[in-house]
Amino acid sequence: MTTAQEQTLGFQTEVKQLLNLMIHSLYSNREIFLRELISNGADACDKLRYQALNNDALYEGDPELRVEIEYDQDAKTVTVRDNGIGMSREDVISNLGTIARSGTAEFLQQLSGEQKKDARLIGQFGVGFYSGFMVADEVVVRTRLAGTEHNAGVEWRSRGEGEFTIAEIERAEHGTEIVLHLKEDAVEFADEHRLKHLVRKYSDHIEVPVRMPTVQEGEDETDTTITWETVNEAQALWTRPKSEISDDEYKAFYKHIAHDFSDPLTWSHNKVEGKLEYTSLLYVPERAPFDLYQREGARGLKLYVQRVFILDDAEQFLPLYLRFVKGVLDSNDLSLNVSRELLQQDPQVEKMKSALTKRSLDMLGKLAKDPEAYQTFWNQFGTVLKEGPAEDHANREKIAGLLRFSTTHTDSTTQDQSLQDYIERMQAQQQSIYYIVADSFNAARHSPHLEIFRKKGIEVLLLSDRIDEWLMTHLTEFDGKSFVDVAKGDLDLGEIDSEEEKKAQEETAKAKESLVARIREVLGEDVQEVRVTHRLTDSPACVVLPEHEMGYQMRRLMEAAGQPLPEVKPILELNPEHALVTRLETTEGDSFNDLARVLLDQAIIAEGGQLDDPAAYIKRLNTMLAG
Ligand SMILES: Nc1ncnc2c1ncn2[C@@H]1O[C@H](COP(=O)(O)OP(=O)(O)OP(=O)(O)O)[C@@H](O)[C@H]1O
Repeated sequence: MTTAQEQTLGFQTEVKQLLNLMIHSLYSNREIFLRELISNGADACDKLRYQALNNDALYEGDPELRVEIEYDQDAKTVTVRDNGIGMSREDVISNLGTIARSGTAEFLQQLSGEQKKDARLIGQFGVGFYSGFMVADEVVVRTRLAGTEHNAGVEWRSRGEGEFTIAEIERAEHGTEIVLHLKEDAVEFADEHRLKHLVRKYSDHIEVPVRMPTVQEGEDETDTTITWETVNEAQALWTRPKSEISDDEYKAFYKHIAHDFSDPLTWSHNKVEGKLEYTSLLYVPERAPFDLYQREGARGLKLYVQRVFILDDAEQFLPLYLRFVKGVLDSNDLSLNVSRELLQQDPQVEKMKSALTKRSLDMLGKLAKDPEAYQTFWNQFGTVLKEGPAEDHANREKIAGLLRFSTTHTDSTTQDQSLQDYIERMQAQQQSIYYIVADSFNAARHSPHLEIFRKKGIEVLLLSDRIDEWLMTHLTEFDGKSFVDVAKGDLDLGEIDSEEEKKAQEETAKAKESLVARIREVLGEDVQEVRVTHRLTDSPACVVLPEHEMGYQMRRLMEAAGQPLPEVKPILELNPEHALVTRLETTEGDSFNDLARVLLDQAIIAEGGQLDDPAAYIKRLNTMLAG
């Protein structure tokens, strides 16, 4: 029914792009439209139940929440209906015409041809409702917000081609009805067996009953009775005993709550009794959402109190560094009137948070026993977990055990070595865990600082993620071993160096005293100190920072973020065995000056640093090459 109030509006650009992708790319997956529409209907029922806690009238005398599915082979339609919360005109326009997640447009634009065909990538947008257009060439939505007048109904229609019309209608029932006018090649869905099969496949675990009608013919044709049969199991999955839930059910439930098209990597289902009583079902996704690093990206658990849905994305129950964990928390201790604001003040919440944090870390610990699955997790979420030691001191050691690194043992960019692995390979006299931080994997791997370590066969962690230096400032120890940055401070290999080696080093240092003093004079204010070192075997020189100084990587990050920092002068260390250093000893005047400066500049470049005056460096180098 249309009225004078009918209005035609355009979809937001993102919606157009997404519709286009879905219709053309997700063809083989298109049966999931039913799952998505049932999922939305069930969510709408959950929302009504919550609001009706304080206002029974919202049920409008129909408190039996449900989703209904009907089909009509002649009209080629499938209808999904719920008696949930419904939508106002404004809700319809914003929910069924836009996608609110920020960054969506940019993300969609960046997708490559192959990625565009990947249902799992596209699925992360909560494309839910729009998936109807995979099977329908016209979708009609009729809805009314529970508790409003009958004339506050809204009809939304679209052919999925850039615009939709919206009109006011009379609607006696609250809730939402979605009619899909099937495409010619999708009429197969207007079929009882097909629909029932799909409901059981995808929506068994949803607490709200999903019903379908059975029509019984009476004596004459007009005398038919309709009985409604509940097709799904209709019991909230997490309330059932673990032993009775199959992996497929856990996976299907994950897709419902996480709006994800991929299976989860792992899950943990627990019922806790005692002082606190709650059930949690936590999942680790297989793939990171595109907005994992955006502040406003969705995170948190779906919160229920005594099986009543309270809110989505309750972020109070897990720390930020576990923001990739999805799931459900059903508490018996919180009040049904709890709100986001009240959660922040409730002391019970803090206790649950700490318990759920442990559970999540244990779940990851278990996952780590399957190295391949854990690698998938690490590649997606490792850099998020690296925020852990700074955020959660109490669990630092546990988190550290879950970290994975590139190291000189494998020399591979794949971060797959644990600290435990490292410790098992440590040399007999080795006391510390050595690491280097650089801007890129190659800069770390080829750093001159590693030369002595490679020579002596001592393993070094190769760190090059942006967060790594920040991580290492919060990670001082693991399993009683301290962490040592090989590019900072005086290199002391402790007991690994023999007495003779130490003596020889001291003697060399003495022998080079005058050379060191000459260089120091030439370089002046540009360095903090000059000294000979035994950490180099191939390179002539390297720069190091004082032990407690902020590292180069963090400096560059902070400077890029516009944070002014006091200048720090490097310490120049020379390899006394190197031919260029030996040559310095017999060089005078300008040549000495040039060579000393070139060595300093090269050391800075090898560190990934920027030269203050690169042209001067090149000029000097060319003079030397020409000479
Ligand atoms: N049957 C329904 N009843 C009431 N509201 C609905 C219904 N279907 C959709 N909506 C509203 O439209 C919004 C958009 O739905 P859509 O399926 O596109 O995404 P979504 O399922 O909400 O995704 P996400 O859950 O990731 O936010 C929903 O969040 C909800 O507010």
